[in-house]
Amino acid sequence: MSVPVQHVNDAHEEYDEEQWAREQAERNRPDAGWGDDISRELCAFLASNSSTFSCGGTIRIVCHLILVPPLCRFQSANEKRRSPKTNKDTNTVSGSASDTDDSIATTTPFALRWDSNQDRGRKITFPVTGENGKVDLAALQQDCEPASFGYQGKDVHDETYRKAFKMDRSAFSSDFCPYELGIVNTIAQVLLPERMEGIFTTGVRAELYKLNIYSAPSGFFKSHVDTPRSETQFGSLVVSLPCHHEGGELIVRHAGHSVTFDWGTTAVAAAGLPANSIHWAAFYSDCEHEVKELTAGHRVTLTYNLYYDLGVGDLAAHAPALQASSLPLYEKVRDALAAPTFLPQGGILGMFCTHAYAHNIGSAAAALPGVLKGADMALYAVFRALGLRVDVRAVFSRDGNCEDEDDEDEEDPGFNTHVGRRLGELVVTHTGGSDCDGWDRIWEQWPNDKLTVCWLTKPGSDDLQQASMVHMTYGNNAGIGAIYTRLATLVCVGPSDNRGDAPDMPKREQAPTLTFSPNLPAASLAAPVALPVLNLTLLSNSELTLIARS
Ligand SMILES: O=C(O)CCC(=O)C(=O)O
Ligand SMILES: [Fe+2]
Repeated sequence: MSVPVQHVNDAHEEYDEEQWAREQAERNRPDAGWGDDISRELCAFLASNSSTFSCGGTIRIVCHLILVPPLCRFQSANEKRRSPKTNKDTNTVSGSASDTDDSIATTTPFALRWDSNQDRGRKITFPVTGENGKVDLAALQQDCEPASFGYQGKDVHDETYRKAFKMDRSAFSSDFCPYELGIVNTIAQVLLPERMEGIFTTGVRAELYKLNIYSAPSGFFKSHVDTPRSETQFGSLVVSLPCHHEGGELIVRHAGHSVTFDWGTTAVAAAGLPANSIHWAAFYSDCEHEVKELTAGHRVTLTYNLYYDLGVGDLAAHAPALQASSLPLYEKVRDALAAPTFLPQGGILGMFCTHAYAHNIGSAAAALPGVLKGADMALYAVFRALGLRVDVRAVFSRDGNCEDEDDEDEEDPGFNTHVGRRLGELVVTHTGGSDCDGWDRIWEQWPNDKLTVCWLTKPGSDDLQQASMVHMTYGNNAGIGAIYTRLATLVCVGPSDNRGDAPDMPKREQAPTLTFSPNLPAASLAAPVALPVLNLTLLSNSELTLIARS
């Protein structure tokens, strides 16, 4: 198994977690594996939430690349996984990586081209080898400028703080791509905060920042924290290009812990990693880090700013890259809306979602409509692109195959659908009714509007339903019933002479996270769970937002 060349130093004395770990150890029997220093240290480290402030990896360079489909790569990497070895002399964790070890990502040599001060343009190939390589590297360094650093909002050049050369991204280009090599996806999986500014984050954007060269003797960068370029930046990525050097360790610190990435030729060999490889490290923006002094050669790096982004599954509502008019559905809907015979008086169009979404679970519902998939996403995007008001709602349709408990409604005989005002909640009510009585009272407990919806699709399989309200039933025996709803896309369409002048659909409200009805003690929330007739799987998910009403 390939493990980044790194040393982990823990300095956790000042943390409460240490105290907690000690107490845990005392409480547990020594024969249960507790009470020893290593368990205690591990325990404190995990409790400090610092186990993933940085990550890194290695990419081997081979002359001829055999392309392996990603799934096969995953399988073979797992099959061939070996136990890491600990090198007692260097205190590093390493894996052995022979040329056939496909648990290490692989790429072919790559080029970097730049605007030269001497010629019109020059090129260097990585790995840098031989005399020609040395000449190219010297030329690259000559075309770089002394590197500055940000201090109190200004760019400062001070060789007692940073001694390096840099080239701005506009002056060079390369066929090295951190996306292609899986680096960006790996960072997304390991480092990406689940939420920033209350928004769910599912993707990472790596923006190339600079090329840096640290050279022996005495190239270094003292301890610092990178300046975030925007509110969405969450970290930095450093990629070390294959070029002989010694020293220049990158040390990243966070909350009393530190990780050292040593990409020098000797350290890489000692760790059993292939020579002439690409190494990378990524870390959070609030991590202090430094580059130790170079003792030999040149350390050439590319630095990237890491931003959180919307990834696959979160694009529907904000997909500037998707042109809705490219979807086959677009023209069909546009033509329908242009036809005077289509909904001449206007109305609310409804289409049941065809994929399952946990629309009664707070956190999952909060991601809607952003996480709509397939046809559901296409519909949403097309109607929005055509300028209509669109929303996704939990619905109980009397035209669908939902149980038809309700008879005529005297006040609103045309209505065919209960449209929930909120998503992400499960109402639990003590209100009940019998087969033919009390349904109005029950429905009042679930905030909804009775609307007339022109359904364009059928409800689909029962699996797409979810309980939105649990209520009492009365009859010969008291029991518990549930109202199941489906998620649907609803679109407000104006009359044929002015499609924009759409009928009102009450706006969706924010679901409260937890509501207790004033006369319902908190403990009674547990009551429905205890009742034998209730489908327990329905309530056992702790994420469900229970809205208790009496
Ligand atoms: O080259 C490195 O390892 C880190 C460089 C760095 O910290 C920076 O450019 O801000
Ligand atoms: Fe930095």
